[in-house]
Amino acid sequence: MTAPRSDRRAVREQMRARRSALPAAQRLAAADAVARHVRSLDAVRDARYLAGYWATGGEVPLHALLVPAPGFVYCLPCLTSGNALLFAPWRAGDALVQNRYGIPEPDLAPSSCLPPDAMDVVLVPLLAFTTDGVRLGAGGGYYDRSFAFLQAAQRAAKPLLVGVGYAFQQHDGLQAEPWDVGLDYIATERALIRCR
Ligand SMILES: Nc1nc2c(c(=O)[nH]1)N(C=O)[C@@H](CNc1ccc(C(=O)N[C@@H](CCC(=O)O)C(=O)O)cc1)CN2
Ligand SMILES: Nc1ncnc2c1ncn2[C@@H]1O[C@H](COP(=O)(O)OP(=O)(O)OP(=O)(O)O)[C@@H](O)[C@H]1O
Repeated sequence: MTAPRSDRRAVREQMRARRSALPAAQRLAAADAVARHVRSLDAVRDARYLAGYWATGGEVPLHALLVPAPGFVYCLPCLTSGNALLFAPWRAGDALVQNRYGIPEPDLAPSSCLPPDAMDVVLVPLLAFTTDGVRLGAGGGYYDRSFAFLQAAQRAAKPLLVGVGYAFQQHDGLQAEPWDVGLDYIATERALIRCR
């Protein structure tokens, strides 16, 4: 069964509401489990640059990945004028500014940020997913635009895209749009799912 396109909006709203309503204890437990799953990936053990996100609106927090100090450079997404993403190295205590959605991002000039293809692993926030790697995001198309180069016939060797969310965000009816960039893995509090 496939959901019509108009359902994307309804699914976003429903998932947003459900995620915001989660008790803090459940979010923190999910954060620990997700960190364990993410750390178990060889690509994460070998990563030099790993992109996360600043969790908002009930997203799975990623702080547990930073303690103890990881072997990779942790980066956060920054919106560009072209509606794509650059990635800025960030450590606890570094300055942040709010982007147009009120999400904190590092206070760095674009010239100090790294392009998407410099990342080895990207932890991708999502609102809904299918186990074969279709992702419904916040609706701006930022991740799809930034990682469109992975759509080429011969998929680039990196970065590895790992969607992060709660198990309840699985929505099997989700239909891939032509521009959707597929996820390699999905980490939830319950499982590490290999998508392909
Ligand atoms: N923590 C976090 N950081 C992130 C993302 C994310 O999903 N989570 N992004 C992932 O791309 C990018 C920001 N993209 C965003 C895109 C849209 C909206 C948003 O709230 N849009 C509309 C509602 C859209 C709709 O429902 O149709 C709004 O302004 O209300 C927020 C962030 C980069 N940083
Ligand atoms: N590679 C691309 N080039 C140009 N426009 C794109 C590209 N990818 C996506 N878009 C545009 O972005 C819009 C939003 O796409 P979509 O609904 O899939 O966002 P999303 O993946 O949920 O959002 P986000 O990545 O911000 O979380 C679409 O209308 C689409 O036209």
